[in-house]
Amino acid sequence: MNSNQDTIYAQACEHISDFQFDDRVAGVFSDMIRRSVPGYGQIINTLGDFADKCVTPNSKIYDLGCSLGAATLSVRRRIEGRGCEIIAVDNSESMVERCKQNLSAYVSETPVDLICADIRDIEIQDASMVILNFTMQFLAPEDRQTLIAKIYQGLKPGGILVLSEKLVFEDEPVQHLLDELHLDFKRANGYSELEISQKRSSLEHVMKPDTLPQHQQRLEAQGFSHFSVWFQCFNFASMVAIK
Ligand SMILES: C[S@@+](CC[C@H](N)C(=O)[O-])C[C@H]1O[C@@H](n2cnc3c(N)ncnc32)[C@H](O)[C@@H]1O
Ligand SMILES: O=C(O)C(=O)C[C@]1(C(=O)O)C=C[C@@H](O)C=C1
Repeated sequence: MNSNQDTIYAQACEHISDFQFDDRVAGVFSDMIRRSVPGYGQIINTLGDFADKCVTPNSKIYDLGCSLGAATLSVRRRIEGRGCEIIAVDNSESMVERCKQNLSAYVSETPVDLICADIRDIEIQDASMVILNFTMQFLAPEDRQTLIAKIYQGLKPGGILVLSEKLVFEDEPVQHLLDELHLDFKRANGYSELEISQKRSSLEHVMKPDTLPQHQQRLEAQGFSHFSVWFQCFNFASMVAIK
């Protein structure tokens, strides 16, 4: 996977435009997400462990908002020989183009159907695993329940949804403390105060994180009766829900 350094917000801009997964972001995304999301590498690796345990023969795996294909690659190498198909979806052409190249760099007998589309428009069926790795936070809040409903309906009994998201907290001191620790993580990874504040402005209208209780309620309202947070570092968490 490419390792171009993210310097997108390094120069002062007069007007900060809304964050987009365009060609510039796609070109540095691997570096950006690793330096921005604590635990990202561990979450990607562990998606493979979940797949090994939960993916059933001849079922489908959906990677929704697949970006450069990191989650798909982690899962694919753990499910060879099971007759499965992975459906990887992203609506950024630049991401999909690069994802295609990344996937083709490894030999595999598991087909990946890589689709450039809005995840709100695709069908989900016969799934034993659905992955939303830091994608739902970019969907309009009013569209999230419908997406979860579609995922629930498309999962086989015993199938899993792995949902990773940035979180916000109703408790103000907790929000402040975990946010500060996240900013320190970014500083330690070489981002300047300017980069941090300009990126924050660009994400403000685009990325709308929920609280953990909001996630849990949304999943339970849909019928998921087994739910746990399996990873959390500061204000980033990954959850698993079992049908
Ligand atoms: C933070 S990235 C996801 C990272 C990726 N899952 C990973 O693990 O490396 C969010 C991705 O979701 C995609 N995305 C956002 N909204 C989408 C939508 N409505 N339909 C399809 N893809 C979407 C973006 O283009 C972007 O590539
Ligand atoms: O919250 C931040 O500061 C982030 O940069 C987070 C985040 C994410 O959670 O997806 C936002 C945009 C990029 O995709 C990479 C990381």
